[in-house]
Amino acid sequence: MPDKKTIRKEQTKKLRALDPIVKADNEKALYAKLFQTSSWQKAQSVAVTASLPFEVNTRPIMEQAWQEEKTVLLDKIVDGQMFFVEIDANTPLTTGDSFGILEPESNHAVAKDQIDLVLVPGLAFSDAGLRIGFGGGYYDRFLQDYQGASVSLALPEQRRADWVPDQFDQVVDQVITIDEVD
Ligand SMILES: Nc1nc2c(c(=O)[nH]1)N(C=O)[C@@H](CNc1ccc(C(=O)N[C@@H](CCC(=O)O)C(=O)O)cc1)CN2
Ligand SMILES: Nc1ncnc2c1ncn2[C@@H]1O[C@H](COP(=O)(O)OP(=O)(O)OP(=O)(O)O)[C@@H](O)[C@H]1O
Repeated sequence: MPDKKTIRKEQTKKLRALDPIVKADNEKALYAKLFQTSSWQKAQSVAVTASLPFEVNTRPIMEQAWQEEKTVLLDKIVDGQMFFVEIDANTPLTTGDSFGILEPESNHAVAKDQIDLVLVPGLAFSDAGLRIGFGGGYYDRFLQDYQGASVSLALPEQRRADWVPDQFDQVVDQVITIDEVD
């Protein structure tokens, strides 16, 4: 089986090569499914990442959350620690040190127990909720003592399970996928 590093490379390449129209179509289907879940509907606060161009675009998710008067929280990494900061549509975002991911300037961390739903990013997801991210281990550490709901959105190209999980790998509660016809 390929190691995680190989999978990261393969997945990044695959995702970068997606046809933007097909990707946008698939994203729309994933959003629709997400907004129908009870985790979404029950959540008063939703924690997200600012997506990179090859990831599932998270902006429409933020917009929908604001429309439903949910609190949107965005991740930030300081000194190797990830935390979440409340943002609104006008909060200025700047690129941190990591891959040019946008982050809020504020370091005002929201307590973990105030987060109802976290949308967990990743490059690959198994149906069982195992994931491969960028390799920082941020979400493995975050999810370890997190009590709220966790959901990942997986494009068809992100679905695979051909790796050996590490002992510290955490699973997400739910991986949302698109119904595909073979
Ligand atoms: N959009 C998005 N935001 C996210 C994540 C994600 O997957 N997607 N993350 C999911 O966990 C966290 C960031 N994950 C990271 C994982 C590793 C490195 C990292 O190793 N950076 C190195 C090398 C950078 C490079 O090669 O360019 C460094 O900073 O030195 C950075 C961020 C939080 N924010
Ligand atoms: N609970 C933990 N405590 C300490 N270190 C951890 C823990 N979980 C993961 N790590 C460290 O994080 C590193 C990266 O883990 P992994 O390769 O699973 O990252 P990832 O899930 O792809 O990344 P991310 O969660 O940032 O998206 C591992 O090498 C491991 O040392």
